[in-house]
Amino acid sequence: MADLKLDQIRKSYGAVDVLHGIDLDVKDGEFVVFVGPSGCGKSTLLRIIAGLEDISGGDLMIGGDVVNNKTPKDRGIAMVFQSYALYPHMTVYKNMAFGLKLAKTDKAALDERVRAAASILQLDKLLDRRPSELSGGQRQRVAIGRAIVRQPKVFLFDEPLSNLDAALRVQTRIEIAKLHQKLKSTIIYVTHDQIEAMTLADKIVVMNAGQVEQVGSPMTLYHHPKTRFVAGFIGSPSMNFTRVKITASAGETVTVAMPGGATATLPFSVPVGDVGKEVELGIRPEHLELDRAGDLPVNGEVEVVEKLGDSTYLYVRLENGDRVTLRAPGHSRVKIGEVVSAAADGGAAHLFDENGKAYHKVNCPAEYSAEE
Ligand SMILES: Nc1ncnc2c1ncn2[C@@H]1O[C@H](COP(=O)(O)OP(=O)(O)OP(=O)(O)O)[C@@H](O)[C@H]1O
Repeated sequence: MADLKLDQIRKSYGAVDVLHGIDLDVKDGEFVVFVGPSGCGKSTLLRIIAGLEDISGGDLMIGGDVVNNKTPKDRGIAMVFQSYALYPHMTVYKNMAFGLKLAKTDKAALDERVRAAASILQLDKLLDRRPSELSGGQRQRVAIGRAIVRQPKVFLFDEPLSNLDAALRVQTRIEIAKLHQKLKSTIIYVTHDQIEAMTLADKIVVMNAGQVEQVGSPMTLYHHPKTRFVAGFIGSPSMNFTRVKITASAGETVTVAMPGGATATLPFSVPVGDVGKEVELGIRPEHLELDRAGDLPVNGEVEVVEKLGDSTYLYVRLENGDRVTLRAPGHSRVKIGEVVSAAADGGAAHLFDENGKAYHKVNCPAEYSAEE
């Protein structure tokens, strides 16, 4: 079994605390992706799991055994780095076989494993080349192949695609997804890329300043962020936020005063004690639709237009100076300087208290929910 359990994992460098007690369960065969802003501790946590960094506190268990003091090679883990870390003077075959040779693996078994991995990764015809004779994507496949031949219990990937150009990223991302389907191995993957996280993960771990902010399926994080931080981090372009004042709470609805003075009644359960408080309202760009009425109307002047082909992003300055992003259809003809109006359903909104914690949305409509 290759399940992992992290129990109150802490890491300090001298007096600097970097990880503040991480709890996490990873099931056998699960694809888990770590995301979070630069410096939040993603790579440190991955390196701790790999055994490349000492643990300052807490326990790390793999397959039920505490492995805190085990060396990297005794943990049954293989790591694939952003930099590939291939030996330049060795052929693809030798690069892939190197770890097995060191482990004194029988020659026939070694050959079989290298050729099987090469076949999975379509490297069969490149086995005699050196890394300098390969493209970036091919080099990354060799790095993955080197991990596969070791038949690890767990694969760790540290931003494996970030050195590739856009087209190769997509192609290699799809290969990694297929690899996971085929090998059914446990994978832990660090990335900055929203699309990689959303498309590859069974479970995303959002980290913030050395702590876990929320763990959930991509759709759960997207539709039901527990905090303002997660709401702002997941989704691209980011969710729009504006400050509103709670003016009334009636069990399953809350009334808020919008920046321009208009009021909106929204399906949230808010404690009566919070009436009078200033809180934050969030709405995703794709939920603001041009030229229609709705619970949450906005009007403003278009400052920037970004045409992506399938959709167009409009960056709009509202009368009160707030800025919102809207997603319009790809064929939209809206121009810079034009005044536009748009609206969203109240059911699409998110509401966060003064500590950034999400209020509970009542009877969340299916189109804004992660329920299948
Ligand atoms: N060897 C070290 N000594 C001191 N501080 C360190 C060391 N390694 C990392 N840190 C600090 O630990 C924090 C977490 O770093 P880490 O590399 O894990 O972040 P990250 O989330 O992977 O960031 P990025 O997305 O930029 O790669 C950072 O503040 C970093 O400066």
